[in-house]
Amino acid sequence: MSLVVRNLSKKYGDKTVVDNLNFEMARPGVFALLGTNGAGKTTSIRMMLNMLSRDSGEVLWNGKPLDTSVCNVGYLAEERGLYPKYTLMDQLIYFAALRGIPKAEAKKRIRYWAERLEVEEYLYPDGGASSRKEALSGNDENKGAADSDRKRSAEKPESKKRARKQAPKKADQLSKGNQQKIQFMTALLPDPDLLILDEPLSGLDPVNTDLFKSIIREEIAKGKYMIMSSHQMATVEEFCTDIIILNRSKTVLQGHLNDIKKSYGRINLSLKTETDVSELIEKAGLTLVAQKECEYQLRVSGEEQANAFLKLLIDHSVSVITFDLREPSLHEIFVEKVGDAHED
Ligand SMILES: Nc1ncnc2c1ncn2[C@@H]1O[C@H](COP(=O)(O)OP(=O)(O)OP(=O)(O)O)[C@@H](O)[C@H]1O
Repeated sequence: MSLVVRNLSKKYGDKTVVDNLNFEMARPGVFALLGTNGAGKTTSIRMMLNMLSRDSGEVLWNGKPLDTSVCNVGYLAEERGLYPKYTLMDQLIYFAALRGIPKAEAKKRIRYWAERLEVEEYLYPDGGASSRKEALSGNDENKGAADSDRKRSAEKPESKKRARKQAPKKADQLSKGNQQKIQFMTALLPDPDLLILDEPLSGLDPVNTDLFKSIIREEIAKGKYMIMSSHQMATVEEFCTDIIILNRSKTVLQGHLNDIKKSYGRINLSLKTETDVSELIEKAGLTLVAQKECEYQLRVSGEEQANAFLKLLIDHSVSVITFDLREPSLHEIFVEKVGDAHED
């Protein structure tokens, strides 16, 4: 499988909001679509999915124009897209039907993802007894699952059982984070080959962030193609292999993240010492980026300068606790590339 995005452009009036976007995914993994606020990420994604008209360009999935009614694509939009007044279960079944998933199969998948995303209490206010009966009735294999479900339910503390009975069932009764989970479910339900995640972790608490990350890791392990747009550089760095950075509609950096990092070299030095070494840092001509007591973040020109500095520290009998030389982080690369540009 492969994804090709070629010459994608969009204008609103006189303003170009996406200027000739080009990238390719020739193998599974995570491609990061990054950029400043208003750079054109969401517009690009929506054009790729034909949710928005293009002024020019094409998007090919396996050599053919990407058609979401034929290709198996999952999309987690940045904005909330649930209908506030309908029950969550009805919406999930509806979204699944739009992707051609029959109701019985949809119910099984919903049950799986509800447990995985820990939102059962919102989808099964009665504890899920009726739905489980429907989804698991019939064969012996499922009887085992039903038995273990019953056992799990019996093991749940009373407080949790009570909470389930009072739980809301419509989107507008859910917190933002839980709505995000339901929307993630709609993206995952079709078991997509291509998964597009626009700010997947925004608004999630640390526990749910880890939950989402573990699911993203599982989807990567299954060999999915994934496009992730996010402002959380550390998270992107955990998952992505290739990146593109947009600024004011234009591509300012593109390539394999490891190659990009290598091209910068190991220029960041984290140093922790027992005593103040400010004078030695000055003597060695290093750039002090930040300091907290005897912990220093330094910028060096390369390994040669770092080694000379280490020798200087040793010659002055400085007790070194940490001396860590590394390539710049994605965050630093991003900031360097786009500076402090802001949306017009
Ligand atoms: N319907 C519209 N009419 C006019 N301009 C629009 C419209 N939709 C988006 N824009 C403009 O297009 C530009 C790109 O918006 P887009 O939402 O794609 O940015 P983004 O990179 O996703 O930003 P963010 O990181 O803040 O979500 C912005 O300047 C925005 O104001």
